[in-house]
Amino acid sequence: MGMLIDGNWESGKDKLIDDKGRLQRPQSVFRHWITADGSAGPTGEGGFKAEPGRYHLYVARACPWAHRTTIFRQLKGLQPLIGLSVTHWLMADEGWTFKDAPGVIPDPLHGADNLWQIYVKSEPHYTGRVTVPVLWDMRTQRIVSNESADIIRMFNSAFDDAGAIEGDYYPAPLRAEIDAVNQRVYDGLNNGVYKAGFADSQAAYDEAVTGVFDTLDWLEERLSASHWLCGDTLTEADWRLFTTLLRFDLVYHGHFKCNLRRLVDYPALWAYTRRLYAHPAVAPTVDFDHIKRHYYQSHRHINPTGIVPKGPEIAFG
Ligand SMILES: N[C@@H](CCC(=O)N[C@@H](CS)C(=O)NCC(=O)O)C(=O)O
Repeated sequence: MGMLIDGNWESGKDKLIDDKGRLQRPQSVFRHWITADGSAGPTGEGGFKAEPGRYHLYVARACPWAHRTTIFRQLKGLQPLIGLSVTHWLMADEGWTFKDAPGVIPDPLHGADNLWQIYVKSEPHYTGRVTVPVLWDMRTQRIVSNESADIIRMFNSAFDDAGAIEGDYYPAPLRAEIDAVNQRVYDGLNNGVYKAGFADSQAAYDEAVTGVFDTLDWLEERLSASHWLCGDTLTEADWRLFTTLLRFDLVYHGHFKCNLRRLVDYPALWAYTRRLYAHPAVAPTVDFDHIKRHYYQSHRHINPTGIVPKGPEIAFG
């Protein structure tokens, strides 16, 4: 791993673990919003109007946070409006790169070799982590946002009069419920698996893994009684959960030691994951090879040999 310090890439820097061995995920830094008319969004500055061909999205197929954004790009039919680049699966000393490999889509705008170069183009003295996803504005030559939770909200509605297809995954009457579910799923599961996997002490791991399975148990109960997380309406909350569930048995169960139970051991959750997987927006966004290689080869402090396990065999389809 590494990070940018005053615009310079420094490999080996890792400030994510606190003195109790717990992962502390930093807040995203770029928090502007694309809006239909260019007015300011909930955070950041205005001036980012929804216009076809103006924005570009950088993702890693492995990353569950970035995966939300590519699903929303598909759901809303934004592929012709917003360009896409895909990094190499390996995140090592140089951070995310665009090294040539199957599934990689290079950077057409700057010909960047590394994702950090895009951060520096936006912010020459940037200090902080270089994460995916990144939403880039070609007009102002700046990063609009590197926060997936915000990017999916923009994609959900900002382009509705600029060529997006129909669909509202954050409908007003359900917002309070969606927000509450999101919070619990984020703390216990989306981020919980990372807290378990990156824990540097037994106590930190124990706490995190307990939270992971408490959350899965709670979700199993909820989904035994309802089709989607918020009743009969498929919402943002489902998609935010899905990208973690998809990776659960493949990497979190083994690599992150979340192994009390497997996802396939939860009948309602497993059926729900397969229902979401069957949605036509999903297939173009999934690369199992990138997912497995990324986790097992990038986190050498957890898996020093970098060996990628053959299994498990999972029938999503
Ligand atoms: N809050 C961010 C988190 C994104 C994130 O942590 N992405 C990971 C990949 S899964 C990353 O790029 N990590 C690189 C690093 O921390 O140096 C979001 O949801 O957009």
